[in-house]
Amino acid sequence: MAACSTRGGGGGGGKKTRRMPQERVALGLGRRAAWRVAGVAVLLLLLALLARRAGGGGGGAVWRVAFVCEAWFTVLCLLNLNAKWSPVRFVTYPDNLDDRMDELPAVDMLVTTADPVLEPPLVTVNTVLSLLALDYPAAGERLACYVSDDGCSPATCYALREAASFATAWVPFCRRYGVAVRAPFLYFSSTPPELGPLDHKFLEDWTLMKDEYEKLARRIKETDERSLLLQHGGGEFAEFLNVERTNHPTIIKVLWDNSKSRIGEGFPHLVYVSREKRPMHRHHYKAGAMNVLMRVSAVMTNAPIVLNTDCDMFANNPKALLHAMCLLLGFHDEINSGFVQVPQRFYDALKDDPFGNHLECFFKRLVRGIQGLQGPFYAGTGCFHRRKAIYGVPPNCNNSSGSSCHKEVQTKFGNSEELKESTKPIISGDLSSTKPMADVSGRVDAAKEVSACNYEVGTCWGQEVGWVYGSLTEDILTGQRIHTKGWRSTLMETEPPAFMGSAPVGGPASLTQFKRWATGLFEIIVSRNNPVFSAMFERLQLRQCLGYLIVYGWPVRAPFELCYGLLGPYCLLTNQSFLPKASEDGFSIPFALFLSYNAYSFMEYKACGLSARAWWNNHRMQRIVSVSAWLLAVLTVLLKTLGLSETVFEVTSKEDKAGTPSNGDDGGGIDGATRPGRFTFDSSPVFIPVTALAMLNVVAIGVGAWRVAFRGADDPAVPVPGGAPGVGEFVCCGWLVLCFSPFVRGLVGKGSHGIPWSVQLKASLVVSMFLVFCRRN
Ligand SMILES: O=c1ccn([C@@H]2O[C@H](COP(=O)(O)OP(=O)(O)O[C@H]3O[C@H](CO)[C@@H](O)[C@H](O)[C@H]3O)[C@@H](O)[C@H]2O)c(=O)[nH]1
Ligand SMILES: [Mn+2]
Repeated sequence: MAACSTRGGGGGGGKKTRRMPQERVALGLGRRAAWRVAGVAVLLLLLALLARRAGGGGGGAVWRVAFVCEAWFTVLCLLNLNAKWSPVRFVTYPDNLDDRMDELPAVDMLVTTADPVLEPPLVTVNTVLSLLALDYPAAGERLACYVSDDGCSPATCYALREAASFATAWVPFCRRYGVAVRAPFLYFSSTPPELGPLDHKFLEDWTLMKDEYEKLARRIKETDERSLLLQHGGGEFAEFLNVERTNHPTIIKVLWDNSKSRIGEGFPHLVYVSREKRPMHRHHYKAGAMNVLMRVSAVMTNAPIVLNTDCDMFANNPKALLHAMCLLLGFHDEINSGFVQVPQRFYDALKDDPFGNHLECFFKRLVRGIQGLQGPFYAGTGCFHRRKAIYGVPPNCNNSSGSSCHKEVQTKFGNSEELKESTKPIISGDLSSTKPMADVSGRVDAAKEVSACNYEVGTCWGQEVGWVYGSLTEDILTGQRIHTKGWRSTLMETEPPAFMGSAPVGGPASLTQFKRWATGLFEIIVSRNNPVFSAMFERLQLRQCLGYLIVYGWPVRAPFELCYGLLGPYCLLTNQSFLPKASEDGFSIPFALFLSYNAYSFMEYKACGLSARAWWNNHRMQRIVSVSAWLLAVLTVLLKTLGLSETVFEVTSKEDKAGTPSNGDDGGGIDGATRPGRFTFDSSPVFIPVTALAMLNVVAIGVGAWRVAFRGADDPAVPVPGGAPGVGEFVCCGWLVLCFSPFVRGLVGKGSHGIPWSVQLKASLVVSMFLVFCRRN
C-alpha cells in the first residue's frame, strides 16, 4: 500500500485562532499519584509472593502451579498499571462550533440489524428515528441514514418505511420543542415534561404524537412477513418474494429521499440495504455488513464522517453529532482523531450490574487510561469514524489520488468506477470539500453493484480497507488497524450520554455474549493480527499495544484462573498447602495481597460513582465468566485452528421494551415471572465448569473441615512439602463459593433459576473424576 510521509498541519483543523471546542483534562496530580502508589503496591506484593515461591519455602507440584499462575497475574497487573498510568478525559463545547456551522462535514449514519426475531424491528425503528431527529445544521443535506438488514426481512423493511413517514411529523416535533430523548418509545414512556402554563399547544401536540407513535408501534408489531407479502405481493415488497435469508440478491430501497420529498428543513435520507447472500459465500457477519454499508454510502452520499451504531443503540443526546464534531474538528492535526468512540451505556440497566456487563468501570478507568496513550479501542457501536481512516489511509496522507495510483486504487477498492471516484476527495482528507451527492435515488444501481457478494474478491476489503475480517470482535480489530496506521482516537463523554442500548439480561444471554467476545479476542491473538507484530513493524505504539493485550488477555485468563481455582480444593482434599501458614511470617504476603487487591478494585468502583454491590457483582461475574465463557471460547478457537469447527456470531437477543408505552407503571420497572437481577440457567455446556467448581469447593471445604475436626485420626503422616492446609486454603475455597453463589443457589433453584439436571449430572461426573485424581495423588 502507498507509503506516505507524515506532514504536520493538514487535516480538518483551521489555522485561525478560535475558541477550542474541546479540552483535554488530566486527572489531578494528587489523585494520579495515589492511584499509581496503590497500583505499584499491589504489584510489589505479587513480586514478593513470586520471590518467596522461587526461593523455596514450600515446594512440590502445587507450589510450582501456583507460581506459574501468580506469574501470569503479575503480568496482568503490570499491563494494567501501564494502561492506567496517565488517564485523560476530553470535555466538549459544541457552542464553540457556532462560527463553523456552515463548514460542518456531512455524516453517514450506519445501522446494522441481523434478525427480526432477536432484534425486533421496532427496536431498530426507534434507533433510526432517534438518528433522523438529531440536531445538525442542514441535516437534510448533510446527513443520511443507512440500515443494513442481514435478516432480509420484509417486516424490517416495512417497519422502516412506516418509520420514515412517522418521521415527517416526529422530526419537526422534536425540533420545535427541543425534545431531549428522541427515541419515541422512551420519550413517551413518561408523562409530558412541564413547559409552563402557556403550553396548551405543546400538550395537544404531545398527545397527538404519542397517539401516532402507538399506532406505528402497533402496526409494526402486528405485521407478519407472510401477510405483508400476500397483501403487497408484486407491489412494494415484491423483491422479498421467494427469497431465503441466506440466498438472495441485493435489495436496496430508498425509503426517504430528502431531495425529492422534502418537508420543512428536511431530515436525513433513509436507505434500506439487504446485501446479497449466497450459501457458498462467507459473509463475515457484522464486519461484512459494515463494509457493504461503507460502499453503498460511498456511491450515494460519500460523507467524510461515518457514524456507526448497533440497531439497539439509540441516540440519547440530540447534540451527539455536534459533540463528535468538537473532537473531530477540534484538533489542529487530523491524526488526533482517527475515530471518536462513545462509552457504551445502557438505558434499562439493572441496579448494581448483576451480570457484570455494563462496563462502566472499564470505560472510566481502563479506557480513559488508554486515552492517555494512543486512544480508546473501537467498541463497535456509538463510534464516529473518518472514512479516510476506515479506508486504511494513514493520517496526513493524500497522495493516493494521482493517476499513477489508479491501478492501486482499483486493487484496493474494487472495480466500481463510482466507488473509485468517490475515494478521491476522501483520501485528500479535506472534510469540507466533500459535498454530498444530491440524487440518492438515482444511485441505486451503483449501490447494488458494490453490494454483490463477490465484489470484494481480489480487493483489499476486509484487510487493509474497511472492517477487518477474521475475528468475531471485528470492532476492536478494526480499531487496532486504524491505530496501527498511526491515527489516535478519543473518547466522547457527554451528559446525557450520547447513545444508550440494551445489555443482555440473565445467565445464558450474558455468557453467550462474553463467549463471543472472548472467541473474537482469542482469534486475534492467534492470528497475524496480533498487535505485537503491529507494534514491531508498524505504527502501533508499544504502550498502546500493551493496552490491547489487556483486553485480548481476557480469554487467556481462563486456564490460569481455572488452575488457581483448583489449587484450594486440591490442597484441602489431599491434605497439602499452596500458601504459607498463618503461623509463618510469609503468610502476611498473600494476606496483604488479598486485602490490597480487593481494596484497590473496590476503590476503582467507588471512584466511578458505583456501589459496593456493583463492585462485588462485577468481581463475582469476572470469576464466573473466566471459568465458563472465556474457557469455552479458548476451546472453540483451538478447535477452529485445528480446522474442526467454525466460529459463529450469535446475535444477542434484544428485549422489546420499545413496544407501546406502558400506562401507569412508568418507572421502567421490568416485571415478569423471572426476577431480572437473578442468575438464570439453561442446558448449555457453558454452565458445566462453574457448576463443577462450585460443587467441588463445597465438597473440599467439607472434607477439609472434617479433617481439622478429627485431625491426626487416620491421616498417614505423609511428609507433604509445605505441610497440611491452613487458613489460606480455606479462605480461597470459601471466597470461590461466595463468588459462585448464583450457582450454589442454582443447584437447588427452580425453573430457569435452577441448573438443569443434565448440567448438574455432567458437572458431578467432572467432580468425581477430579476426586479420583486427588486420591491417586
Ligand atoms: O451477521 C451479523 C451479525 C450481527 N450483526 C449486527 O451486529 C450488531 C452487534 O450484535 P449484538 O448481538 O448486539 O452484539 P453485542 O455483543 O451486543 O455487540 C458488541 O460486540 C460486537 C462484537 O462482538 C460488536 O460488533 C458490536 O458493535 C458491539 O456493540 C447488531 O447490530 C447486529 O445486528 C450483523 O449486522 N450481521
Ligand atoms: Mn448489542
